[in-house]
Formats: sequence, structure tokens, C-alpha cells
Amino acid sequence: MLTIGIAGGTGSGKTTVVNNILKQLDSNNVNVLTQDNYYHYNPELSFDERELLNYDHPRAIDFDLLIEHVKKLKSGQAIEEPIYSFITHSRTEDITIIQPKEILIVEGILVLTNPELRKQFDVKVYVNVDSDERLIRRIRRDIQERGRDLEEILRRYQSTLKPMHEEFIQPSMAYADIIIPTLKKNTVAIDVLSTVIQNTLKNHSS
Ligand SMILES: Nc1ncnc2c1ncn2[C@@H]1O[C@H](COP(=O)(O)OP(=O)(O)O)[C@@H](O)[C@H]1O
Ligand SMILES: Nc1ccn([C@@H]2O[C@H](COP(=O)(O)O)[C@@H](O)[C@H]2O)c(=O)n1
Repeated sequence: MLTIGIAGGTGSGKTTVVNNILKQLDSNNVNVLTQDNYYHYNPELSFDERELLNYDHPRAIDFDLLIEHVKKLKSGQAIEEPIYSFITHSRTEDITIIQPKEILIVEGILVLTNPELRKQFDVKVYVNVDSDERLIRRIRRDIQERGRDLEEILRRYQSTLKPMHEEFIQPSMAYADIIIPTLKKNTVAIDVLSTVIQNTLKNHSS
């Protein structure tokens, strides 16, 4: 199995890059694990308490479970991936059963910050976009898709998102094999990654 880690700040375009790669491939051969589904489960906290948590620190992620799932898939076993809701700040009751496939993509802001998880990746990618652009994209997306208002987004940006980005996420770019700038449509980088994946699939089937 070829395992690819894709990191980058919030709003950098990780999900968009993954979707563009999937468009060029037979998606029957590819699994995508999203770090967002591995936020710690905090059922003992109220909604108001969960809303105040720092979701940009590595401690917010259940890396033990994420690493266990990556290892299981790599060893040919199925996993039960949790499903997270940004509306309730919590895991839902649902899960997705994922069967192993030839390609595994793991994407999320913090996936290159954890040494044990990094070891699992054959290719490490960082999507790099400046903070102004990411904040603009985040405001638009969180209002349209994640049920947030401007005040909540800006409060989170100043209190946790920006400091955590500078302390943990941006420095993790140093571990990347490939850095994708997505201020423009970066078709060349997408083509390169898709070719690496297609070549791996060809080598496995020959
Ligand atoms: N190259 C790009 N140019 C303009 N907008 C983009 C680009 N890539 C992503 N976006 C937009 O920015 C927002 C955040 O992108 P997304 O892929 O969800 O980022 P991430 O997964 O890194 O948080 C989305 O609304 C998406 O449509
Ligand atoms: N309950 C939550 C959990 C996380 N976030 C924010 O999501 C961002 C990571 O997701 P991307 O798709 O943007 O990479 C991260 O910056 C958290 O602040 C949230 O708002 N609420």
C-alpha cells in the first residue's frame, strides 16, 4: 500500500487537492482518512465547553486511534472510522467501515506534526498558502458549510488558530517531500502526485 500524508493550514486547500487527485484516478483504489474525524471524543463536556476547546493543538487529535487505523489498513484489516460534526463539535453516532485499498491518503492540519504518524507515510505533502488567503477562505467556508458566524471565526483565529499554526503546523512543512502552492490552480503538482500514485498502482498490478 502507498500511504500519502497531506498537511497544510486550515483553508490551504487540502480537501480540494485530494478531490482533484481523486478525479484523475480510479477512486476504487484509494481511501482517504481525514484527521478531522479523529478529534477527541468529549461527551462529558457541554456544547458551550466544547465550543471553547483549542482544535488546532496536536493534543486535540486522537493520534493513537488514527495511527492504529493507518497501521490496520496497511496490514490488510478493515477499520471503523469515526464521523465528526463541526456543528456539534463532537463525534456523531455514525461510523464508516473502510476496507483496505492500494492507496491511502491521510489529510489534516496536524498530520505531519506527529513523528509516529509521519513514519507511516511514503510521501509527505504540504499545501502552502499565506495566512490572509487562508483566513478569507476559512471565513467563507465556515459560514457556508460549518454553521459559524464571523465573530466566532475571528475569535478562534486570534485565540488558537493563528498561534497553533505558527507553533506546530507551519514548522511541519520542513518534513514535506512535496510542497504545493495553491494560490492559483496548481495543476502541475496535482499531475505529479497523480502520476506517482498511478505508477504505484501499475507496479503493483504488473
Ligand atoms: N486554489 C484555490 N483557489 C481558490 N479557492 C480555493 C483553492 N483551493 C481551495 N479553495 C477554497 O478554499 C476553501 C477551503 O478549501 P479546503 O480544500 O476545504 O481547505 P482545507 O481542507 O485545507 O481546509 C474552500 O471553499 C475551497 O473551495
Ligand atoms: N469543532 C471544531 C473542530 C475543528 N475546527 C477547526 O477545523 C480546522 C481544521 O479543519 P480544516 O478542514 O480547515 O483543515 C481547524 O483549524 C479547527 O480550528 C473547528 O472550527 N471546530
